[in-house]
Amino acid sequence: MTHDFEARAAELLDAGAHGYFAGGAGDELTLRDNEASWGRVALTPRVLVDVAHRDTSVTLLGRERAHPFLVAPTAYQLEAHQDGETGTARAAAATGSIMVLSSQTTTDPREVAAAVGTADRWFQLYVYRDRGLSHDLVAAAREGGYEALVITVDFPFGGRRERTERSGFTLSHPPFVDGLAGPLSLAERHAMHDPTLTWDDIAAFGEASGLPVVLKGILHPADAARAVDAGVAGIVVSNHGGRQLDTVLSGADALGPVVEAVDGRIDVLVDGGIRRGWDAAKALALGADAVLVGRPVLWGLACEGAAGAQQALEQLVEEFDETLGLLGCPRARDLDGSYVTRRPS
Ligand SMILES: Cc1cc2nc3c(=O)[nH]c(=O)nc-3n(C[C@H](O)[C@H](O)[C@H](O)COP(=O)(O)O)c2cc1C
Ligand SMILES: CC(C)CC(=O)C(=O)O
Repeated sequence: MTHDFEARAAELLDAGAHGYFAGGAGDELTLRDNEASWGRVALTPRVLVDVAHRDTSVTLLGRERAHPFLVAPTAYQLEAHQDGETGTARAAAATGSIMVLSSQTTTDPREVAAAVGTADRWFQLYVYRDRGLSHDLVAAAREGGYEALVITVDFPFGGRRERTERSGFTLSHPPFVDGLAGPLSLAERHAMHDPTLTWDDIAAFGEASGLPVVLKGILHPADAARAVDAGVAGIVVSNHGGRQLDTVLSGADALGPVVEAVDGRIDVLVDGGIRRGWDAAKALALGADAVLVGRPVLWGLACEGAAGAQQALEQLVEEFDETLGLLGCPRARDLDGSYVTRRPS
């Protein structure tokens, strides 16, 4: 069970690594609200619908996918377990989930790719002050056959992460970029990010990579509309797992207005606090095309390596399938606003 993994990971990991993975920014109000806000959306089932056969598939970036779950990009996975990013990629491949590999991977993107053959994989890009470094990452991703570039746009610099500061977390496995940039402290790592990044820079990375671009970290409907104008293939409605600016809107609460602004013109994904299959059903009912899951996969990885990450993903997919049945909506593609309502407070 994913909640069991979460509790066990807290015991297994040393305090520094656990604080880094679990923590959020500031007083962690947004971190907590990410989970709580899915609870404020109530499901409204229909009955006497034939749900003997259910279809969890969705279409994303023009391709049919078995279900709507992606593995969110999370840094430093070798700090969670020796299986690291390769283990997560194997878990994603075994469950038909798209793995999004972080720019701060502790395993070479090409090595991760080689472990999973033709399985779907996307690459998350941080744009660094040293643009050459980011272009080198893109080149490694291209060599590794990654199919989309997820550019994270909510990280001009690191948020105020007091848990991580207090614990004095240090890395024992050098990230892949260190081979390109040299060894750095966590604070120096945050300072690598380019705070001058603007809309004008996005197209260059799309063109240089030849890959479809997805912008990750959008909360405002006006930015969502701007992303459509910028010609990207999709956006991820995200507050970075509550790790950047505390008290910002949760993904669940930001989603509706963003979906309205995008009006079906590009794909909309959402993350933050998705812990159960029914949370994903709510996201799709509110207009998302797919969801990303961060910490639940990390907890599975920390406890049991690739097998644990796989179990976490399998549980989410199973719960999603059951939700379609109990909701009286056997096809994921048919989920719409009629299946959800705001829970009366
Ligand atoms: C430990 C950790 C590391 C992360 N590293 C990255 C990263 O390297 N790049 C990125 O775009 N997002 C990163 N994120 C944010 C996730 O991709 C995602 O937005 C968030 O974790 C989703 O929320 P959830 O953990 O509640 O599912 C990280 C999140 C966590 C918890
Ligand atoms: C090193 C960080 C930039 C990785 C990250 O995105 C995070 O910790 O949230």
